[in-house]
Amino acid sequence: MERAMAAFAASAPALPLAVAFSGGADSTALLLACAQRWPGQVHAWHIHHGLQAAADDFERHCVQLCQRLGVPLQVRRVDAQAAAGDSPEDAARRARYKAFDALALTQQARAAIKTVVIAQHADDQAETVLLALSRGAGLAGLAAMPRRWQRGDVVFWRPLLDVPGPLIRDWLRGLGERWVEDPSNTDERFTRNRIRARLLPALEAAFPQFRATFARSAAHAAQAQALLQELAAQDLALVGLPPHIAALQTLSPARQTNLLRHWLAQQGAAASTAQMTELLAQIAACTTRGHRISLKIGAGWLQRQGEVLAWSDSQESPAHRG
Ligand SMILES: Nc1ncnc2c1ncn2[C@@H]1O[C@H](COP(=O)(O)OP(=O)(O)OP(=O)(O)O)[C@@H](O)[C@H]1O
Repeated sequence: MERAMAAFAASAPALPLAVAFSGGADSTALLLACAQRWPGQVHAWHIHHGLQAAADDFERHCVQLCQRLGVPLQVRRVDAQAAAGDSPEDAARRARYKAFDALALTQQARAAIKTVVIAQHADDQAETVLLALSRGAGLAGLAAMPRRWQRGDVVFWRPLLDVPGPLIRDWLRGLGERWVEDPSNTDERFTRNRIRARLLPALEAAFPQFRATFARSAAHAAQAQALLQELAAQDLALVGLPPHIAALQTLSPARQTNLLRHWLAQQGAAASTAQMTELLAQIAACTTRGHRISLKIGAGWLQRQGEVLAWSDSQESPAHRG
């Protein structure tokens, strides 16, 4: 803990900062460590997820600890209903970041907060890598969680990303501090919880260094992904916006895929592996004026429009439109 906090302090985060404080072990530890290091400069933000029965216990713990530490606490209520096919955890995470954005806006004016710290640790990072593998993710997924990122004016940090989870709990126990256990963390219907309960103990036994080595692989993936983004931006400048089909055809299939994923992401769309394979085949086959392209990609449609590709987020097949 001390080493991680010293490394974070050495990166000179803008103060005052806000701790994303759930009331669980990790963010309780992060709040205590920050309040100790930067007295009077620390705020806490708690998002009350209306869905969980335990949400009131979390809030109570947050209020009590913040009172004891003299840390100003902002509580924001969100209603994170998961849409069909969406995991409740993902819905809660999205609602949380929206709430952080809103808090950042209101709190920036009042308290000038430009730094938010989140308490994910080395076990969370290893779980994220395994979760990405379990979904067949590409480099962007394998890159897992960044240590630092920016949203608008606010810089988010994960200062505990190198600290093993069990060490954080030992540190809290050593201080005689308590936390609230999230009952949904043991629900093995969620893949992440199965990874935590079954795979991490097996990895601990087989490769005790797994946290550090997985983190290194994630960092390699993040670096490679950054290069792919740069290449995609350069290639996109080359083939034009929207992408010119003849120019696309001069690129290798791997570069076409990279460019098309980048361009589609800008439109808010993501192609499955099968859709991308089909799209590449269609582009290769597009050698005559009359060759049509009309493919379902993500929640919309990708079509040939003269010399270029066009994406529309309409649910309806272009063939059925007038
Ligand atoms: N309800 C919340 N309010 C504020 N911040 C939250 C909330 N839930 C999660 N966070 C932040 O996001 C981080 C990751 O959340 P996640 O749900 O993965 O872990 P967690 O088990 O809640 O962690 P912790 O042990 O800190 O509770 C937390 O460590 C915390 O910093």
